[in-house]
Amino acid sequence: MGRKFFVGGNWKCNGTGEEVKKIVTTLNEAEVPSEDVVEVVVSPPFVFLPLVKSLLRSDFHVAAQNCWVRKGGAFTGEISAEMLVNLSIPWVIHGHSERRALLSESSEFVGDKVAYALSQGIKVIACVGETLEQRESGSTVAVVAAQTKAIADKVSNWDNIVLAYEPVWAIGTGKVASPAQAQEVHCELRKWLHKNAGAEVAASTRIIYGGSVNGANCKELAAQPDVDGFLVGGASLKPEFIDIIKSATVKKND
Ligand SMILES: O=C(CO)COP(=O)(O)O
Repeated sequence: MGRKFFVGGNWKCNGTGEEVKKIVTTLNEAEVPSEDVVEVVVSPPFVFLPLVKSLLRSDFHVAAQNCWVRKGGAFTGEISAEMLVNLSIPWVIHGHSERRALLSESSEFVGDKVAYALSQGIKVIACVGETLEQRESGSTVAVVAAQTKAIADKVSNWDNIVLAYEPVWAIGTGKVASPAQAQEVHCELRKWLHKNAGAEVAASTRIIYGGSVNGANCKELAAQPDVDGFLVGGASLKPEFIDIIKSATVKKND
């Protein structure tokens, strides 16, 4: 089965060239578990992708934060999957709640984007997650299942997808999901995959958690059986990202 621990750093719309170089230097100098134990992927803004790719240690990888839903062309302001391939960018993030909420990306659109990126050979970190209102009304599982279904409807092979559970109320708020809350939703997502995509997909797909993960709370979250890693926002810009990468060893020891 072997779900390798996955730690993604989503830098969002942050950083100057100088700041980016500083973060990369910190990452390059860090002593972390080997690539056999943890897969590390950082996602700078588009304009810094070539710079980060050229400077970053070879055991860490880069992701774009978005790409266009179909082949490139007359789509002002967009970046195509073909361009990412051209730059040898192996990963892309799709379905982030900030894009769903602020740019009105529907679940169907996200499904199409995931499918197109995969068709071009790009691996996808696909995000799902409920709002506070949805959680309080008891519809968390229904919401994340519907978002996952919109992806599953367009995709038959899950080998190159990492599913990120990111409750909207935990993103950038400092309000982290408790380990039990994260485990519960991850377990439900795995059950959903089992029922709808098969036992093998459920057993092998990594389901990572995102939302106010930091150096202090990562170990307890990582210890949950269905938490296969993290997608980190704010803390991925700071040296504590190294501690989060190291939390992969929690899995190694059990
Ligand atoms: O949105 C996130 C990662 O994609 C999480 O952001 P924070 O870690 O800043 O809460």
